[in-house]
Amino acid sequence: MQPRVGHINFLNCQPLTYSLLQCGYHKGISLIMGVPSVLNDAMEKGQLQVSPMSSIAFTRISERLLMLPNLGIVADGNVLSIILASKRPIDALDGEKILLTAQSATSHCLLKIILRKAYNCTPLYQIEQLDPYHALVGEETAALFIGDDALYINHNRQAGVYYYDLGNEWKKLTGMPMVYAVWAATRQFAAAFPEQLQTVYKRLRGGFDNGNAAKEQVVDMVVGKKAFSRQQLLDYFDVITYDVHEKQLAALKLFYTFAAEYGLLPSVPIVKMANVL
Ligand SMILES: C=C(OC1C=C(C(=O)O)C=C[C@H]1O)C(=O)O
Repeated sequence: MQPRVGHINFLNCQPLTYSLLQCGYHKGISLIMGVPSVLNDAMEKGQLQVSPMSSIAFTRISERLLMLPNLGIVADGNVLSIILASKRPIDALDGEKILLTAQSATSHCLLKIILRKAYNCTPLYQIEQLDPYHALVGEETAALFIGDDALYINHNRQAGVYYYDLGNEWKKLTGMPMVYAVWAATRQFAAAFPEQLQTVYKRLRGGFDNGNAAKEQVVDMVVGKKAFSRQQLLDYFDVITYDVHEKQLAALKLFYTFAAEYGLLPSVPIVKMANVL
């Protein structure tokens, strides 16, 4: 049996995509590509054995999961691809309608925390499939984008629109990096196939390291196919990191604590790590 392993089909995972698709790191793995919310759902339904998950989505079924050590989607300050575009300044959003991209989970929660804690705003939220090429055309006051769509919006700004990078907002609020996604394995899979889990982990961790050591080739894979210049892509791959050590775990715990405080999750989960190192 080949384990079913989720993979985020955004540029934020391109160093791993490069290793999986061009360097043979996918061997023995059945790859399932998707946007974060789809992979979160697939994990919840037990359709995948290992997958990246929105860090907030991990908590919803954490009793069925193990977190993989030293693996996450992290940025310390500006992340460039979690962007609130708004017709009004961020401190004037109380009671206003904000659209949230249906691709996400973590950023929804992050935005709610930032608006309440830093700006004392409680808007009305609505989850939707958003089109980055036609942002803010409706009656909404603001819209939240993630991933490649957010990166596009960030690099193609419209006059009269305010843009806020939630990584920067989180850093201003807490002084911490932000862990947007983590990798999880089901406890069932880890118990039944510990060696396979170890192999998958080595491919994922090694895949990121291999991609990070070959950034020019990683960029070559996408330049001309996506609406970003070579330099924009190189800059982005410097901003997103994949290491999760003590500091990032403390930042994650703080995020969970704030989320619990605002009723966005029932309580701060006890995170159990997989034994794969
Ligand atoms: C930095 C990002 O990190 C992510 C944001 C996620 C979320 O908001 O749920 C989930 C996975 C990552 O894709 C991004 O998508 O831009």
